[in-house]
Amino acid sequence: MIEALRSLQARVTGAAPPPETVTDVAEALEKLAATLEPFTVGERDQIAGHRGDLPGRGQAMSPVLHVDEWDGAHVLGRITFSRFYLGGNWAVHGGAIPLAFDEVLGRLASTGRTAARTAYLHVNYRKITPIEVELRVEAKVDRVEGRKRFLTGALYDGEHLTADAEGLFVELRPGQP
Ligand SMILES: CCCCCCCCCCCCCC(=O)SCCNC(=O)CCNC(=O)[C@H](O)C(C)(C)COP(=O)(O)OP(=O)(O)OC[C@H]1O[C@@H](n2cnc3c(N)ncnc32)[C@H](O)[C@@H]1OP(=O)(O)O
Repeated sequence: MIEALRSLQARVTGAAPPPETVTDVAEALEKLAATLEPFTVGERDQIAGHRGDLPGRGQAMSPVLHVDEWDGAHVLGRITFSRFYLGGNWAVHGGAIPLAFDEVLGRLASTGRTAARTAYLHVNYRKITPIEVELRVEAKVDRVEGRKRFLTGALYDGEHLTADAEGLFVELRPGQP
């Protein structure tokens, strides 16, 4: 279902169909939304974002990360931004890149440790990040100071660094929302 939704996001973004097709698609989508409505559940029970066994955790908001290496200290993986993430001139939208970094660094910050939350995320845009190209993502835990975990990440198109990020993730205290 989530994979089909991802595909739909990319198709909708890239299409300029005739008006009758727009009407047909809108009706079909409204019907699908109505089909799911009776199955609305609380956050804990929803599928989206909770499928750690699937690339992308089964949510369609951020681009799928395909993991090559993952431990408590570092991540190596691949990310492809579909056309859904287009900003302009075939470049990834500037807001989608922090999304991807927050997903990777945020999960790494809590790997093998208690949960942490993003306090800040600083992103440098070094070059255009292309749409529909498999990119390499690298991330690591730089240092831990008490509750503070400092992580860095980088995104590469081949040999070219397109963006890098530095984030602070603060360990949550027991009971902290
Ligand atoms: C796979 C299936 C399972 C599901 C998995 C889900 C995975 C999800 C994956 C994706 C997940 C993605 C993750 C997400 O997207 S998390 C969502 C986005 N983030 C938030 O909403 C965070 C909102 N903010 C807060 O909750 C609090 O402010 C936090 C918890 C961050 C800290 O408030 P708290 O009251 O707890 O702590 P403190 O204020 O005593 O500060 C403690 C220390 O930190 C230092 N400090 C704090 N802020 C900053 C700052 N901005 N710059 C520099 N320093 C800062 C501060 O000076 C102090 O240092 P020191 O004086 O001790 O030296």
